[in-house]
Amino acid sequence: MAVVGDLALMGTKITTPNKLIGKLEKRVFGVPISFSPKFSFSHNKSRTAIKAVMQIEKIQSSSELKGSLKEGSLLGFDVVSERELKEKGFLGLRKTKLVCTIGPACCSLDELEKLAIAGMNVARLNMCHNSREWHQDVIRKIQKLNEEKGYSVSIMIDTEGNQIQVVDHGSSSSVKAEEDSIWYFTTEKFEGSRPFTIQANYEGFSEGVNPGDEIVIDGGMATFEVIERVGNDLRCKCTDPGLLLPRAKLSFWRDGKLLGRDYDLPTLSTKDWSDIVFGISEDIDFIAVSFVKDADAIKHLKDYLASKSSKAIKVLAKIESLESLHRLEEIVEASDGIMIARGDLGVEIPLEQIPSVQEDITYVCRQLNKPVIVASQLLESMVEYPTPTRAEVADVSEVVRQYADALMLSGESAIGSYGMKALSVLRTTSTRMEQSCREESRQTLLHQRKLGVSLPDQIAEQICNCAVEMADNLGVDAIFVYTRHGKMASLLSRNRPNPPIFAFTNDNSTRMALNLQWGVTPLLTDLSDDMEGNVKKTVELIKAKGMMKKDDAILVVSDIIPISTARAIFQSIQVMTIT
Ligand SMILES: Nc1ncnc2c1ncn2[C@@H]1O[C@H](COP(=O)(O)OP(=O)(O)O)[C@@H](O)[C@H]1O
Ligand SMILES: C=C(OP(=O)(O)O)C(=O)O
Ligand SMILES: [K+]
Ligand SMILES: [Mg+2]
Repeated sequence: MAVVGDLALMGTKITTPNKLIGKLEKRVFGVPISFSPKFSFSHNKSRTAIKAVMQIEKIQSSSELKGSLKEGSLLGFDVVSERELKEKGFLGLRKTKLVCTIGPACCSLDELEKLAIAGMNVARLNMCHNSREWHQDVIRKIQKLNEEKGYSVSIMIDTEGNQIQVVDHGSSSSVKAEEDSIWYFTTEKFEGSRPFTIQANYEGFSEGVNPGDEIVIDGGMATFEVIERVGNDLRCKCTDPGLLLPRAKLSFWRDGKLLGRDYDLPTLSTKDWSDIVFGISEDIDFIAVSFVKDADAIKHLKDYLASKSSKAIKVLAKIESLESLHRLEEIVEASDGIMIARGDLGVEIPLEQIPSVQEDITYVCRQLNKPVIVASQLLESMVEYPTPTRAEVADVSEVVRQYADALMLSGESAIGSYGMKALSVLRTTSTRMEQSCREESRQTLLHQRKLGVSLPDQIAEQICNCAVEMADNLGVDAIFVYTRHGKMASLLSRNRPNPPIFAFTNDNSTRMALNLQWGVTPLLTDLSDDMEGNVKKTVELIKAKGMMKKDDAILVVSDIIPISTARAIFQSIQVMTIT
């Protein structure tokens, strides 16, 4: 092992909170802001091109994977990443992470294992559906697979939240509303179904709604015009016929604009809190909070988690309302990550605004260094059909081109007949788009929109920016980072480097959180204060497993704070070639 370049910085932490708030104002609906490029990134194309030769997709059976389990665990690799690395080499590792919603179609141990093998990084449990026992059973099955078979699938619960919707009568059938038919929207409780009657779940649903206003179902499935108010109820005429599904969402419009009404419902309901307590006791990794309005609920939940759980459970804010878009930066700042929940977002903003809003949210997340998941209807047609539409593949490709951290399946995996196929479409589509982004050096475009130094810890940010510039210019095979809390790994990921990032950590919750981070392969390992020792040990292990060969180059970034030397922080970049 020879050190060919060494840049070390030793010193105390400098904190200059150069906040983005304000600078980013108006990103969502307003004027585009242009930024001067701070760094010019180029990279050794010929080298990457040779290594990026497309590999044929092949999923290993679980019995084939089992063989590598024991060796892999020595190095902290999960079985899927290890196999992918052995087969495809460093550049062949997929960067975009995959989230699958678990439902009745994929909840057996066998089906969950198949999803894990096929690349599921995070399993999402939507607490809107099914029983506590069902969720517990799924969580335990995933944990069993992780522990006994060497997978590394993180678990996310997604809260039900408070929203105005049609009461679910338990029947899965939908009702058709015909043009000009007259309907009652009521909160009166009744069993089963009543003709031309829609039961809303919240008493105050009609407050402030006037005759002439419009009620839009599920973002456009059907539309009604309010004719008159009868007590709390609304008598309406169907102006745009369509389907009323169980639990359909209601939104209210006046003169073509959403009626912003403060229902005074808390972001986290009593049921949500009880689901959160359940999640903590089941050792889950992420909580996705539905219908976030501002940063307060996120801060409150994070404080609560800090007091109740020794583990760092990550809190993701779901952006799915107009209100959350208006307070985007404060929500992104307060949370550990974002889900762009396009399903409900499409109920609140015109559909044609979703693509640009998605791009803007992704951009803000990258600036503030928070992972972002793009969710809903990525491959919706695959709930029913075994192939995606061309438009869906184009949508998925665009998300990957925007460098989102993760893609999510909802109904496709939860209830669809082709969940495995849908996951495979996400995998192959993202791998292909990642390759062409590398070939086009698209990260340079990202850097043209860069704000420069912006995060509170400037040393860490600068080290990681420079490290990625070096890694790309030199065409190194991998970036190694040694990190306790994952911060350095995320700052490297933020720069979307060509080589994969191997994040060595001794903290299992850091490992599970990094499963959501673009381009990061987290590895659980012992870390000592002796950085040289850590590097040497991990490189030797990877070499011994035949994953690295002579002349391979790695770039090593570390920010280990030696416990013995009180407060000094040692942060460095080293480049090594394997001899
Ligand atoms: N745990 C579950 N149990 C039963 N059905 C589920 C579960 N999770 C999801 N589903 C089904 O999959 C569909 C898509 O999931 P998702 O998008 O998460 O929910 P929603 O449609 O409520 O927004 C749901 O409408 C529901 O029919
Ligand atoms: C992901 C979403 O949330 P849920 O499926 O919980 O409605 C969404 O609305 O897109
Ligand atoms: K939900
Ligand atoms: Mg939603």
